[in-house]
Amino acid sequence: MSDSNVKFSEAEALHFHSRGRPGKIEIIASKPMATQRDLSLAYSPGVAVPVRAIAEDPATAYDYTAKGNLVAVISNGTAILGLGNLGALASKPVMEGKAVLFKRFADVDAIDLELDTEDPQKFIDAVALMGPSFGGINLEDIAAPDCFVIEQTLRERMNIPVFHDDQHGTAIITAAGLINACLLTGRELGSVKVVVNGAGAAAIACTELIKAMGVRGDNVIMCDRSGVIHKGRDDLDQWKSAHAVDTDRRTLEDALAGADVFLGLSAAGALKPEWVTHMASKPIIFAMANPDPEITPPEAKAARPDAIVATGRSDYPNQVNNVLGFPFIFRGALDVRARAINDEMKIAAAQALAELAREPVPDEVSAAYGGQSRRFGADYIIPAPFDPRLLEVVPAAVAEAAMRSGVAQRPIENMAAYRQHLRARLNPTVSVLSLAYEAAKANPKRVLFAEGEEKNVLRAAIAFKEGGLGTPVLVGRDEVYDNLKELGIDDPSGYIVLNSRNSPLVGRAVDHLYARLQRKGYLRREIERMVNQDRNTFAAAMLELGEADAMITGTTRPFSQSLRQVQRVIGDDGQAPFGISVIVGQNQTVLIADTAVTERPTAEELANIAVRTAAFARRMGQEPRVAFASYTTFGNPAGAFVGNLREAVSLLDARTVDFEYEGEMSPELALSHDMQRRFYPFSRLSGPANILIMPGLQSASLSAKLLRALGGESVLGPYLVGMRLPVQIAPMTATATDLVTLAVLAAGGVEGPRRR
Ligand SMILES: NC(=O)C1=CN([C@@H]2O[C@H](COP(=O)(O)OP(=O)(O)OC[C@H]3O[C@@H](n4cnc5c(N)ncnc54)[C@H](OP(=O)(O)O)[C@@H]3O)[C@@H](O)[C@H]2O)C=CC1
Ligand SMILES: CC(=O)C(=O)O
Ligand SMILES: [Mg+2]
Repeated sequence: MSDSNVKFSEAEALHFHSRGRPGKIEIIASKPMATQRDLSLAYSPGVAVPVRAIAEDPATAYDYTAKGNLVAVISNGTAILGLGNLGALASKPVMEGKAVLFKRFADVDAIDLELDTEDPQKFIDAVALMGPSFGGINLEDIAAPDCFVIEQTLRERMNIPVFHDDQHGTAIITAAGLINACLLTGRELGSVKVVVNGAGAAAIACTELIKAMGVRGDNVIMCDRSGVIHKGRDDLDQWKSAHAVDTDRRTLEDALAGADVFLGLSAAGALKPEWVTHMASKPIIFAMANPDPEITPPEAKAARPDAIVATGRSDYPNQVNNVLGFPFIFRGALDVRARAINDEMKIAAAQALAELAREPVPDEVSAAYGGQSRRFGADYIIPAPFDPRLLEVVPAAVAEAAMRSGVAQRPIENMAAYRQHLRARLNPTVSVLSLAYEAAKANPKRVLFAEGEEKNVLRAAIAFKEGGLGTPVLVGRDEVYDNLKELGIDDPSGYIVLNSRNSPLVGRAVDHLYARLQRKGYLRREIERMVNQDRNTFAAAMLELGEADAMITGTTRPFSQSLRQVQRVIGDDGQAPFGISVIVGQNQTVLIADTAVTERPTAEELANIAVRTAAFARRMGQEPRVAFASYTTFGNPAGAFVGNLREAVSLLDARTVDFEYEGEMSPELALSHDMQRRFYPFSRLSGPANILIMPGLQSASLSAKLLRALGGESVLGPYLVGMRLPVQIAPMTATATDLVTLAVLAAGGVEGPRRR
């Protein structure tokens, strides 16, 4: 699909959007809806009470409804990315995408609305009438010049923030990038010569913001499809003519001679490499058209190795894209109930972003994005969207600016507490998983997919390879190639396939395994048969022989069978292996163990599982709080069979470990710190437990499987801990996405993601 470092086929992009529930968003209830009483409260008659309260005092809508955290992403599809006017319906994938980015990066609930009109007045009326529903309006992909009229009128008519993302979001990020690129090349904003290509929503707003920040008007040449916008043109509307200059240059090529900066907000391929050669030394080239930039970074660098190059895409260095802005800007604006997003807030956001890029990058982000290049410099002028610090830094700067400039209706009294609240807002597990993916890309490994013929496994292997996460090594017969073709891979020879029928490695595998098992009751011919016929044995032997760095299996046979087969070849790390399931909730993550291996663990085993699960939690960015879970709580009801759990707690007492643990207790108590304080003030947990050590495999596995069946992909794992080499055994129900995650985690180390 592109020449960048992230490749995918069109079929994969369609499959991504169509699989499971079509599209990218769903709505979930934030209150229980289980009983008659819940219904009475949520709907008639209970709902009448907040209705009356809001009618009396409209401000209480923020207390009794979702308004305060709800943003509408609204488009008419007249300028979808750089693809042009493709209509309202076609813009829906982008708008859904923006909605999920709001949620993912800043926990803002967002809903997409596509309005089927090119009449600005109808658009304005429709949006204005929807004001009561939302805490803010994010306008998106509406072409100039209508977008200017639409936004301006709506800002005047509505009492909530109205923000045209393509204008101001883009301008904020561009300004941040430009500040830093100038700093790196020793330029002053007051003297840089800028060429802006494009004269639409994004280009006009970027130009206005950089002029407001000190770039001189006569140093900016703007171009549209007809070339340079100069004072002699008579085809200009009021927005373009505001930026017309007195010049005899007529084409983009002329305009670029001697220019310091190129800002591209136009269309794919609009900048020819040969024109870049005439720019000033160390030119700054922001080619921001999406999805394909005006010039690709390799082309720009080939023409000008001294250039600082940025694009709107996530798969090249320096992503100058409004995704760095809108989620965090709205977060700050909503949190102070700002009436508007004004210039002070925009400039504060730009400066916060620019400053953040100049700060040392935390180790885990740096490692995840490939180490050294994540230091302020030509390939890192702007933070990356997955940087977890953005959610603290940008909303705080925006909220403070809103308060300073008098638009905050609910000022924040304790800024330190607000920052803390922002830090906790995103589930750290989700960030760590994202970081684990980035770490895999930075240090790609070879991962054996033992069940190479399976379509699901192949989908995962394709995504793993094409996503730049590593090299899949597929174990299977020749039909693997046919299946790859069926899944849209035109040239399957790019995939490594190991077939135990004809692989030259079989002999070494047999020798190795025979040496290991000959005194454990195995004859050589049995070993030969196992290596030839059992994919797990063959794959594990390949892992053992160093043909790959990690291995994934599990989708074609029960977990215990796969485990036995793999364990026979590679063995454990000296302690009993066990499984951890990760339950990823909206605001918390809970680990459950042992969900995979030991049916009736002894007290000693339970204590060891607790210690190793706590270490795993730390790697996922969680400070461990372990509860030994039971249907009894601190001996009540008496006489129940909970001896092992209680003894495990005593064993940990004797070992002086460095994490909190308590038990035995029921799961609802373990997960509620309030209940712990109220009923069991002696409990040693300082918050809700995030690790539940279950009394046995039955309860552990049942809980995880039940949650998975009810909650879908929000249950990850079980991750296998304690094998001597990195092997992960997926549940038979694993989706391709689950398998990719397991492969990423297996490649990251035996026990999952490491925070470096
Ligand atoms: N990286 C980012 O964060 C963002 C990037 N963008 C990108 O910016 C571009 C414009 O978006 P937007 O402003 O919303 O759209 P608009 O439709 O409002 O504006 C498009 C502008 O691009 C101009 N243009 C198109 N093709 C060329 C060309 N070959 N040479 C010169 N100018 C050209 C048009 O010229 P004319 O006026 O003559 O028709 C018009 O002025 C898109 O590619 C979009 O993806 C937008 C927002 C954010
Ligand atoms: C990123 C974006 O909003 C655009 O390209 O339109
Ligand atoms: Mg856009």
